[in-house]
Amino acid sequence: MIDKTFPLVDIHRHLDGNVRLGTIIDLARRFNVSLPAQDEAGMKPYVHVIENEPSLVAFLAKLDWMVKVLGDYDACYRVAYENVEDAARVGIDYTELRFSPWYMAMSHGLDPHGVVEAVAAGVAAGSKDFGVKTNLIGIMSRTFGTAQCQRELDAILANRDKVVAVDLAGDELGFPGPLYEPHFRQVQDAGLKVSVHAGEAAGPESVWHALRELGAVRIGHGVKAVEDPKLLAYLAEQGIGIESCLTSNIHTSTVASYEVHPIRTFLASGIAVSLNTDDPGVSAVELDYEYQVAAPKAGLSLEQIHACQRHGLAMSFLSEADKKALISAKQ
Ligand SMILES: O=c1[nH]cnc2c1ncn2[C@@H]1O[C@H](CO)[C@@H](O)[C@H]1O
Ligand SMILES: [Zn+2]
Repeated sequence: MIDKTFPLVDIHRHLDGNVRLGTIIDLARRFNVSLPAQDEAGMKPYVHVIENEPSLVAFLAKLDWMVKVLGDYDACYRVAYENVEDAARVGIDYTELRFSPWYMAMSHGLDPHGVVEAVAAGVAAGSKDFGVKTNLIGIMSRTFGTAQCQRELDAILANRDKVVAVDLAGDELGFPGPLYEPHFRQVQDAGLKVSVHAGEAAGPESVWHALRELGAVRIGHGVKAVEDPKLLAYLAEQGIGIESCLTSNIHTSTVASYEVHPIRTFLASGIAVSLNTDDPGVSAVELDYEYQVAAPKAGLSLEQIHACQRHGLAMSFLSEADKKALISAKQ
């Protein structure tokens, strides 16, 4: 299902949602973090989705063990480095890895500035060692409120040469977009791109707001856009890409089943849609599963799946020259 003659990209992938079970156990020992189980098999149900979670917030709690063990900057570096190794293993040519500096810093009192530096260094080393092209997206975790997001943004903007974009993630219903308008004005002023998690837990108004008030040029998930035909037309006209994460949407109970996922409607409306993993370490599936199992279950034809692969590169935050170079390298 993956077109091997074209670059494979994952542009919606949380590196702090992809920490290996073995790494969690190893780091927990090093930093004296007590875990509910001592081996990988025992930790699985606490970290992986076994049965679909009842809500986005319930799903997000599964990531907590991944950051509770981040006891120092070397741990952050390791997780970042291993993320690139994981991406290489599934044949990803280019990935935009996103992370929340405060979420990674908070359990052990780390400085979010140091976290950004460690993650950037780990990803750069991994990129070199494993031959995967990478860029970083800084996340503001909306769940911790406006003041904490400002401190998180300060750390991201202090390292603005290390990131290509800023995102807003976490509890979309409890912490809606309008709270973060002042933050995104600073992102725009810094000349960084914007992609926002919107229309996942909240409705189409959340997507409209992300586009009109937060400056989003891509939308993470965007599932609820299907409820608003005007929004579908707008996304298509303006060339706003949707970063679709099919399995994640099932695991968070955002969508009841693959079969009823709105991705077919998005494509039929002329919207650029890409296939992505979201949190591979929680969903316990990789990008090949999204292409080979999830997308066909969602009713996509081979041609549509290949179109999604092309959209992923087209809507990525790479320069046109970099996109061309990736394409030439595959042919
Ligand atoms: O699917 C998702 N929807 C919304 N927020 C998410 C999702 N996956 C992870 N995070 C959030 O991203 C930050 C870590 O990168 C955390 O805030 C986590 O809760
Ligand atoms: Zn996400």
